[in-house]
Order: sequence, then C-alpha cells, then structure tokens
Amino acid sequence: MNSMKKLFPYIKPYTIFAIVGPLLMCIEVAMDLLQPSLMQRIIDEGIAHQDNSYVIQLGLLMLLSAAIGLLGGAGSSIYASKAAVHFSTDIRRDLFHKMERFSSQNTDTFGKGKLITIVTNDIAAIQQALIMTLRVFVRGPLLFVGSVIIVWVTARELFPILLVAIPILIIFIYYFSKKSSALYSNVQKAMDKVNTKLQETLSAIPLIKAFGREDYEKQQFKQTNDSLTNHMLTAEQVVLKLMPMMMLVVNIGIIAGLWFGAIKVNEGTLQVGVILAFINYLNIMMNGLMSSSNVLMQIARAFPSAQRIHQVLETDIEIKEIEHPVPFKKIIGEVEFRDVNFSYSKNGEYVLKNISFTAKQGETIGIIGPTGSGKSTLVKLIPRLYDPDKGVVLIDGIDSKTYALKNLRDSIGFVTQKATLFSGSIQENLQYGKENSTIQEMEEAGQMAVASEFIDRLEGGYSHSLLQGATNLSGGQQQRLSMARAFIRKPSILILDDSTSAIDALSEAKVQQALHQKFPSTTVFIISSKISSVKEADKILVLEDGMLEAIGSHEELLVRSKVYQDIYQSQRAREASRNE
Ligand SMILES: Nc1ncnc2c1ncn2[C@@H]1O[C@H](COP(=O)(O)OP(=O)(O)OP(=O)(O)O)[C@@H](O)[C@H]1O
Repeated sequence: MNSMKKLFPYIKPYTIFAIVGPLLMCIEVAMDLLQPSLMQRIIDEGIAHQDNSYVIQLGLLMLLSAAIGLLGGAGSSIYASKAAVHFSTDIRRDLFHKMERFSSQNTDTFGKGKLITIVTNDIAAIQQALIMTLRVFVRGPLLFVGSVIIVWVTARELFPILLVAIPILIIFIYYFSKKSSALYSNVQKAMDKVNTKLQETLSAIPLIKAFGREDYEKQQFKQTNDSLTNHMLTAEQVVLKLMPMMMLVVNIGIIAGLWFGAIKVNEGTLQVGVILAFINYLNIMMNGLMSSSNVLMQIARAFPSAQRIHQVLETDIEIKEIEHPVPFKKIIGEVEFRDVNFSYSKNGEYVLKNISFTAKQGETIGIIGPTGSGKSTLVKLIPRLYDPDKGVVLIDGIDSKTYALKNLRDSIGFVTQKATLFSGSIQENLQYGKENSTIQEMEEAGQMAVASEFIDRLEGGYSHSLLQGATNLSGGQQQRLSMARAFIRKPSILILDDSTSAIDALSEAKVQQALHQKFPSTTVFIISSKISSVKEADKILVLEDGMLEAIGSHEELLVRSKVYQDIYQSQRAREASRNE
C-alpha cells in the first residue's frame, strides 16, 4: 500500500481527469439503477391497468435513461484512460531517468531483465489498475449500494435474502483477491526470467549458432516459458473460479426470491413487478460486487508492480554528486591515486589494493597486467563510474568527488573495452561525444582514429546508418568509431581500455602518433595486453591481482618487474614463432 501511495503524486497533474471520469460514471450508474424501477412500474401500473400510453411513456423514459447512461459511460472511459495513460507515461519517464543514472552496481543488483519487466509489464499493470479504479471502482460499489437501498425501499419483504447472500459474496471476494496478489507476484518473477533469457539470447545469436547450441537454448527457453505459463495459469484459474461461485450464490438468491415472492404474491402482500425488479437488482448487485472484485484483484496485482517500480525510483544511486561541488572549472588532467582500494562485492574482497600513482598533465600512462588483475576497474574510478572504498582519486589535486559529475565527465574521453555504438547515423554517434560538432570536427576525429578511410567508403559517409549494436560494421571499425567519438571531445583525460585489440599494428601506431601531435596536453591512459601498445608510454603501471606490482618506463620495467618481464618474454616468443 505504501508503494502505491508513493505513486499518488503522479496522478496530481491529471486530477481533473481523475475527478471527471468517476463523476460521469455516477451518471451511468444512476441510469442503470433507474431501469428496473421503471420496468417494475411498467408491469405493476401500466400493464396491470392496461394503460398503454403510460407504458409507452415509461418505455421512452427507459430509452432516454439508457442513452444518458451511455454518454456518461463513454465520457468516463475517455477521462479515466487519459488520467491513467498520462500517469503511467510520467512514471515510465522517471524510471528511465533514474535507470540512466544507475551505477553499474545498481543495474547489476536489479538485473536487466527485471528492469525491462518493470518498465513494460509493471507499468501496464498499474495503468490498468488505475483505469479500472477510476471507472469500475466507482461503478461497482455505487451499483451495489444503490441496489441494496432500492431493494430496502421497494422490496423490503425480500431483503433478508440479501442479508445472507451479501456476506457470502464478500468473503469470496476477499479470499480470492488476497490469493491472486501472491500468485501474480510469482507471475512477475517468472516474466523477469523470460525477459532476461530473451535479452541474453538475442544478443548472443551468432555465438549460439557458431556453437550449434540452438536446441540447448530452445530447451532453456522452454523451461523459462513453461514456468511462466504455469504461474499464469494458476493465477488466472484462481481468478476465473470466482465468477461461477458468485453466480451460484446469486442464483440461489434468485430462487429464494421467487419462492418467497410467490408466497407473498399469493398472500396479496406483494406485486409481481417487485419480484422482477428484485431479481434485476440482485443481478446488478452481483455485477457491482463482481466488478469491484475485479478491480480489487487488479489492484492486488498492481501492488507488487507498484512496489517494484517504487524500488527503482527510490534506489540510492551509488555514485552521488556532492551538495556543493567546486565551481565549474577547466580540468587540466593531472590524476593521482592515493592508497586506493576497491571492492565490487563490498565484502572486503578487494579488486584494487593500495593503488598509488600520479599521472601528470600530458603524460601517457600504460596499464598492463594479467587478465582480471584490475586494469579496467582502475580506470573506471577516474570518471567515477565507481568510487573507491578506501583512499582517494585526485584530479588536478582535488578529490574527484568534489567536482560536479558533469564537470568531471565532460573532461574525460572514455573508449570502453567493448565498443558500444547506437543505432543511427555515424554522425549521430560521433555527436554523442560532442553535441553539435561540425563535420570538420568529425572528420578530424575520424582521421585521428584512422576511421575516415572506412567511413568515406561507406554509402552516405558520415550519414551512413548503423544497425542496432553496429552489427553492420566490423569489430575493428567499431573500435575506431568509438575512439573517434572520444577524440572529438578533445578531452583533458583520455582513457583507452584495450580499445585497439581489433586494430592492426600500423593503424594503432598512427593513432598513437596522432594523439601525440594533436593532444599534447591530454593525459592518456592506455590499457593493453600488448607490450607494443604501452611501450612508448611515459609510465607503465603493472598490475597483478589488484596490486601495483611495479611502475616505470618500458626499459625500467624490463629490469625491475617480474610480471612485465614474463609478459614481454611470452610475447617475444610468440612473435618469434610467428616469424619462423
Ligand atoms: N561488475 C563487476 N562485478 C563484480 N566483479 C567484477 C565486475 N567487473 C569486474 N569484476 C571482477 O574484478 C576483477 C578485475 O576485473 P577487471 O575487469 O578490472 O580486470 P582486467 O584486468 O581489466 O581484466 P581483462 O584484462 O580481462 O579485461 C576480476 O576478478 C573480475 O571478475
């Protein structure tokens, strides 16, 4: 309930729709309730006294009330859906904004599949619950209460039947609503799993084919899908059982009404029309209760959804901006790590241990070390994708946390290990690095990244469209383009995380030369597994098991660092065998 309440502010801008919708519904309900009374009068007064003009008059009144009810119902649907659709659109927008600010750790905690289910299914569930609440939740109780009052006033002799039927109906509804809430929560969890599996499979189709694992994946998907089917069936069946059970109670009520009614008619204390009206009102009442119970169930179903949505909206973003950052300043690019320790799991298992080094403005820092030694993690601390658990990262002599995140990140160009490009034109992808960059700037960056040669050959050049995941480019082309996207920012700090792994040695040398010439004052971090990529760096950090094993120039490390010597020897041996 609490999570549902927390979402209430989202309805505020649409209060008018949320008020007009139910008000119009009241008109429809009033007209619905009028009908059996009119019918009773037609039978007991018009037909019984053979007064044709009275019958026609009331018949026309019935038609008119039906038409007014129709208008009320249609208007109510329009306003209720407007309120609910805008309400969910705003929540979806805020969810997206929040997720966009998530740290990698935040995303890992939820899982991408669950996040997708939240933005799609869960939002749909609360939207549906709101529409139903605004329409049916007014209609149901009003029809119910209206019928009870009218039966009390017009057919009091039959009222005891309601006293027995109503509590039974209410117990059924309470029990089923409660049960369905728990069952739909299981449906959502199963849906998360389907989405996660789907996402994983879609991004790995070439791999699945290459390994011939289609059948295995089919089997895996079947398991996940079957589990969803089972949970859905269980939940739906529980809900569907309610209707016949309620019908049974109402039918028994009708039989009782006919039985007692017939006795009273024989005694001359009741008119036939009253029995008919009673049966009608009993049906209306059941419809009222039934639709209220549907809404209750929809709301019950929306509870877990609201909770999950609320959970995302309330998630504490791991990387926080300090309240009073230093005034916006141009960062020149001096980077210092002082006794930095970092752990992903936060259980004391450090991935980086006591890392200390300084990179002066304009220096090139190579980072090398065995796989999993912490190279990528180290550079991710510079733009504050993660914060150290102990120690401090200083940029231009001050703690990186004291900068406004935008100030800090705008000064950094980051080329990630896995080139990530967006669907859209090459131009749009480059402008992702620098908004409104000119074609000349794009060409310059393209040349630096040795990307222009392939871009110029593409149809449309910089306007050439990339498919999702840039699958219409080769791995090397993707890497060049993501480098150009970082270069176009003319950053003070440039991070190249193994970004030349799919690029030939000659092109890599060209990139490094261009960096020297065009970005002499940029501090460059180059992570690579190849000695040749870091050899020329001013300083090379050698990482081993999260620790800084050694630091120095290529020549110094060949003498001082055991790890560096091993890497060097193994690469030389490989080269020699290749040349044989
Ligand atoms: N998001 C994450 N959550 C938990 N652990 C992680 C995460 N990313 C990396 N790790 C762990 O941190 C350690 C260091 O990983 P990192 O990616 O920094 O190594 P690396 O030296 O860059 O490796 P490689 O050369 O293979 O890219 C590894 O043991 C890895 O399993």
